[in-house]
Amino acid sequence: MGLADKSDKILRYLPSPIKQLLVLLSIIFVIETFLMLLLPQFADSRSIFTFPLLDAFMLVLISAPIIWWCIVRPLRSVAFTASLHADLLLDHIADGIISFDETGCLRSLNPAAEQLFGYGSAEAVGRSVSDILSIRSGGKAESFMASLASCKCGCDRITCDAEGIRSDGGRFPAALTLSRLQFEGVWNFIGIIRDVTESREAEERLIETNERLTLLKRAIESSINGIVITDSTHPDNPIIYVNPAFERITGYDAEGVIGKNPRFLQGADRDQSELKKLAIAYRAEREGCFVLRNYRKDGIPFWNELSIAPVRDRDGVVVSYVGIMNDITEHRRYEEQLVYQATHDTLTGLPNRNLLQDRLGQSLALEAFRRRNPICVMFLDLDNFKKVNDTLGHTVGDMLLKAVANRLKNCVRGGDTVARLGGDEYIIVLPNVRETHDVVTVAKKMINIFVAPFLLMGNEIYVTSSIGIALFPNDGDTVDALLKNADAAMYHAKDQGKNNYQFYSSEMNTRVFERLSLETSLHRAVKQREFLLHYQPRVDLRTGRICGVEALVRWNHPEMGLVSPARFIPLAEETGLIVPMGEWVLRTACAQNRAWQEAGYPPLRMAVNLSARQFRQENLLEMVDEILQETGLDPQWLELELTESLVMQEAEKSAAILHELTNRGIEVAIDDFGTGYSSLSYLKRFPIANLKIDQSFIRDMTRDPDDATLVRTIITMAHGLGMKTIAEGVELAEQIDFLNLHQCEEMQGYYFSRPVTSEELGRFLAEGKTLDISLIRGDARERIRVV
Ligand SMILES: Nc1nc2c(ncn2[C@@H]2O[C@H](COP(=O)(O)O[C@H]3[C@@H](O)[C@H](n4cnc5c(=O)[nH]c(N)nc54)O[C@@H]3COP(=O)(O)O)[C@@H](O)[C@H]2O)c(=O)[nH]1
Repeated sequence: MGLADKSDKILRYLPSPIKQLLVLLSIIFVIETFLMLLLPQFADSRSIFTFPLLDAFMLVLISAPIIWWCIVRPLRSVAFTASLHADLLLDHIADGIISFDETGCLRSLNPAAEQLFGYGSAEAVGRSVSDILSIRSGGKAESFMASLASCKCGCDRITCDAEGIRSDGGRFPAALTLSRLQFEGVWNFIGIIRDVTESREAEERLIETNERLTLLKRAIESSINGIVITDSTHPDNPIIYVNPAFERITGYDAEGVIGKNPRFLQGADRDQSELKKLAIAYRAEREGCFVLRNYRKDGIPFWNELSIAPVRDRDGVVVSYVGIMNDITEHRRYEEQLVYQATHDTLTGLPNRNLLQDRLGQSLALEAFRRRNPICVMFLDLDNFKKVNDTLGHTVGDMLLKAVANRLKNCVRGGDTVARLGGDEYIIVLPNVRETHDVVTVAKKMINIFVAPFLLMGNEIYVTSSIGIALFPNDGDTVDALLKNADAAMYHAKDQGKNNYQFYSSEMNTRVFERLSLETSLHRAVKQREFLLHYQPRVDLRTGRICGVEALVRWNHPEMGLVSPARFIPLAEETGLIVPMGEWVLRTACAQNRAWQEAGYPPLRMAVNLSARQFRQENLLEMVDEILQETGLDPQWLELELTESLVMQEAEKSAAILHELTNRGIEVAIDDFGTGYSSLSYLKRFPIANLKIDQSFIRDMTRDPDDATLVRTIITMAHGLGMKTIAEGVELAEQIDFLNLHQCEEMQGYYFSRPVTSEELGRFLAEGKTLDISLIRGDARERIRVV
């Protein structure tokens, strides 16, 4: 390295005022030396400077303070002031400023840069600029020095995204402006760094907000709810936005509705209570939800569940309203349907028990407690409806119930209620009754609507009804009490022979109570086997000999004594107790028959009644088989009696069961023939051995030509179908004559014997008790001819 180079290097590191002074003094020294060497030649005199170099040096030394004071200092002061300003600028500038050389070695940092990077100047100077900055290009960090290289070969200033690295390792986004300048032959760089964390965040927030807005817009546009926004700063609150769902729900295009007040959706239908509520909420600048009747563009009404919410500006002033619409027409329809179904009988469309209780409760509250007006509750039950159902099937049964409902509706007034409780039970509520006489008029009308037959599916059906009447306040002051007492009165009407009406009286409840206690006792009776069997002989009219017996159950009640089956069989049937009871009857009857046979009496056929529930029980055949096996009775000595209504119901199924029974050798008889509904075509197909002619025809056949014709016809028809006939309830000799004349095969009745105990019947058999037919034939035949 040469001397020049060395001094150049030294100079480079000297402070600039000293550098300036030294440069100045060097110039003066050179000029003085030169003048001292030239001066003697011009003045032609010996130079007073014997040692020009030393003198020059001395002069420089002497003049140095003067030069310092007079030239450098003022100059320096000017430079200092400029530098001070520059320093102040650097110190107070908010952006960080750094300088570094081309090797990337940091030379200086202003206070803002110190703060940004967390380094003091002393700490940072000498470090590599890469320690505090990295340049980002295309979102990726790049080597700082590589970027610098591109800056060096490119323009003098570049601006780029950078990442600041703090002394604690934390990083921050920065905007970097790099300027290069050559200083004393060396490239130097000045970097201005701005922490853009906040602006970057704001930018991100803005992006996010925009994205969110786009999302919200998309959500609003794809919402299935109609959305409508109005401008409430405008006096008429016009629509400023509607979404596509609004267009779909209302049928109006957005362009057509913008600028209009949403009230056009109401059409002329302005008298809605919810609209008033909406207006109140709007005036009070409150949120609210309302269900409005609105109209589509095509005029079709729809239920609009509208929620409105005011939107306020920063000052709290309502500037718009957002309305969210939901077309709940379907929902409402479904709801109404549900309510209808919960309050109406599906078959007849009449109010059901729920609605009846509600209406009656309201009538009691309004009419009765306010004005003490009487209220009439009628309990109407069809007589023998079960027979229609059993014989003609449920379809006809249902049609009958509907037809009855229509006739009942037609004979009451607007404010009255006709309800169906279920089955064949109807309730009629007359809330405005002035006199009992009015009730009688209505009750008679109700009875009379059954006079004309019901024509259903080609059938002419005659039914009657029994009506029980309870009046508020005398017969009860609650819904339950009135219904209960009307029910009791209806049972009384049934007891009175049906097809009539009865007013409630307190004794009726005693009967209802009796029925309830009978039911309780019956449960006990089944458990404790309080039953016994009586047997009524059946006589062969051709021989007069006992050819069979009918087992008839009796209830030996501990307090009431023998209870008639007519009282408890229907109850047992209703409660299902008939099943265990019937099984006991069958087992006991078969065992008894077998016992008589074993006792050596001539074999008899044992007839046992089967009720509907027993006949329909799943395991009927298994039960019969088991009993026959258990008792050892040959099936040919068992006859099962079924009513015609019972077998006609579900005829195909009945036929299958009947065939199963007859295949086993068991005989089947139709009991009470003539009282139910029989289809002759079925009768022909059923394997029926015997027809038991109902005692009501037998009773009057010798007096009433119609009954006589009927009995004759039944016998002829039965014979035509290959069946035998058995006359029930024969009490008179003339009846036997008639039966004999028409070749009825068997008779059963008090004329020969009442139902008797097993012991007594055993005695009959032992004695060989017979009907003396020879005695009654002659004269009676003549009398019968008259009939
Ligand atoms: N499912 C079952 N039903 C049964 C059973 N035992 C009886 N019953 C049914 O109860 C009804 C009433 O029976 P009951 O009071 O025993 O009456 C029977 C006879 O006593 C009566 N009868 C017989 N002869 C005469 C007569 O000359 N006059 C007259 N007034 N009554 C008479 O008739 C009844 C027999 O009827 P039926 O069975 O139709 O032949 C009755 O419906 C019984 O069927 C049982 O165990 N299970």
